Amino acid sequence: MDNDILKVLYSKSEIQEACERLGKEIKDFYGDKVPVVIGVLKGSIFFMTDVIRDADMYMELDFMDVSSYHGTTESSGNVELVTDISTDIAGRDVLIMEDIVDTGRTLQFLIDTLNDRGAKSIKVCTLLDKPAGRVVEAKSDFTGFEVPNEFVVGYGLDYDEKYRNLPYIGVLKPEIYTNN
Ligand SMILES: O=P(O)(O)OC[C@H]1O[C@H](OP(=O)(O)OP(=O)(O)O)[C@H](O)[C@@H]1O
Ligand code: HPA
Ligand SMILES: [Mg+2]
Repeated sequence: MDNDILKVLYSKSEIQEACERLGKEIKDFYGDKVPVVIGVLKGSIFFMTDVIRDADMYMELDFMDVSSYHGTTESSGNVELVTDISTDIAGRDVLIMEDIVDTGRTLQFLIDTLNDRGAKSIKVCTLLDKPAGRVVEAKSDFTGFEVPNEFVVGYGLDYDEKYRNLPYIGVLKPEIYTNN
């Protein structure tokens, strides 16, 4: 897999440092509250589990699988809800855990959906924020890194479902996706 990577943006240890910082920020923010932490599948799997282990506080966990890239490097523009959470979030503080905010469409869909269900508050924690990719307004409350406008993979992020298990985040060589 390493051969397919043009450059490494964030190493395993830089990511771990960011996760520790975010875990502490989240604990300081919520205090004695017990939020429902929602991991957005599949990209946020590693990030979510690493951050919450550094947040020494009570929380409940749930997962929502949404999808819009369908194996490509471009958003289809249509966010599909594949698997829903089972928690009733009416009146609850909700924390969304994302791997990346790019066009902002996924986040907009999630926030609209959770607001409609009566969440008391909704905050967002993302490992990566790509402001240059924005098509709709979206903002993160707890952010790991701001990334340049390139397609990145690793640590949960995929191209065509692969590279999620890379331990670092890198930019994929363009020939990998232009040849497909
Ligand atoms: O801001 P956006 O342009 O909406 O992009 C961000 C979303 O896109 C990716 O999900 P994807 O649809 O690829 O599903 P996956 O997490 O299963 O890879 C990523 O994991 C985010 O959830
Ligand atoms: O840069 C990206 N890489 C992988 N998945 C993504 N989903 C939105 N942007 C990206
Ligand atoms: Mg994806």
